[in-house]
Amino acid sequence: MALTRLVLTDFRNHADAVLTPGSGFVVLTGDNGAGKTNVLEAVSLLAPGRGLRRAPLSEMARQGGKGGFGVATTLAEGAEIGTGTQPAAPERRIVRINGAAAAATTLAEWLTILWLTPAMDRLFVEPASERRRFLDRLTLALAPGHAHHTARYEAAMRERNRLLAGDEPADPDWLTALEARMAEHGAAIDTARRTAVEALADRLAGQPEGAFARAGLHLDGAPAADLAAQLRAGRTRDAAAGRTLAGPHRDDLHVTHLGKDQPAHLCSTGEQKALLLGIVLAHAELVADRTGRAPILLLDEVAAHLDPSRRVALFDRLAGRGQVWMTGTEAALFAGLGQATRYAVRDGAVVPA
Ligand SMILES: Nc1ncnc2c1ncn2[C@@H]1O[C@H](COP(=O)(O)OP(=O)(O)OP(=O)(O)O)[C@@H](O)[C@H]1O
Repeated sequence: MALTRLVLTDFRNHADAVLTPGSGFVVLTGDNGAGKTNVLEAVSLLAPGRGLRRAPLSEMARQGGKGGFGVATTLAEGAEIGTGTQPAAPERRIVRINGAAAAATTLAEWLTILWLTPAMDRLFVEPASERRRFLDRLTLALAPGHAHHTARYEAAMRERNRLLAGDEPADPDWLTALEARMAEHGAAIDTARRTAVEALADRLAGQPEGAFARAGLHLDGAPAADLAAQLRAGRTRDAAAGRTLAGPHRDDLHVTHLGKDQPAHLCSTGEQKALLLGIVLAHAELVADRTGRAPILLLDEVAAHLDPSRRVALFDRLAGRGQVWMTGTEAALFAGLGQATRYAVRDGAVVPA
């Protein structure tokens, strides 16, 4: 799985950038603020969801541009995928696959994209919602239908919360229908997450101690059995709380450092980064083995934060394992990489280096 061409139009500080990456390493170097992360963010929008910054779409359209933005790509397999917005509807995401309009959730059938950014350094100490999002990306790579189930589940839950918060008593039949929908999609979410966590935990446990810490993984949350009944029984409580207090949207991914037998949130900052990188690398390998297609990896400023021996270990481990996009302020960081497509990014211009 690889992008062979990427065109950014009015995306953040890129007015018109065209990249033609190879199928292996893609390196973007440039000064702070040049637009490197913006390129990775554009690639991340080729997956379901809001991309690696989770920013509002209207923020992504270039200031001084025409109002909308476009990110278009050609896959190695030949498919054409595009996403973006129109000036008249800056918060409405448009997705086109081979020329036809498509739902963003279907992007998962074409591309698996995983990312690691400096903003994720504190994933283990952040609220559970951040880890759930991370878990859902890991799960999506193994179960492309997962995005559909999470989108449906969340839509039904939003509607239920709205009904329960209304001044008028909510229609009980409508609530029952929404709760049945949440139970149906909730069960699919639960199964997909548990299957993904189990497979990844097994893989991590079976790996030798190496340059990156091994994580133990556990899904914290009640199995979604009887969710419809739980929701029905919890209507008064949820109305008082103003939100739904049971269901897979409350799950958490519990991570431990296997070598130290310690919860991840108690580990040092460097250990937490190493754990996260270890999870992402093991996951990418698992996905490649399971699906026969290595995911696209976006590693923002990851190389710069590793000591030289770990950097070499990272490059060795990723070589020949699909398209891996990496950023850094200095080209020298990537000198040991061997074959790569290299770009210099300067004030929104992306030029071959
Ligand atoms: N909608 C927008 N229109 C124009 N420019 C934007 C827009 N959104 C962000 N930018 C600009 O993009 C730049 C940041 O780009 P980016 O985060 O990709 O930098 P970077 O090369 O990754 O830098 P660093 O090395 O500091 O992480 C900033 O200068 C910011 O002002």
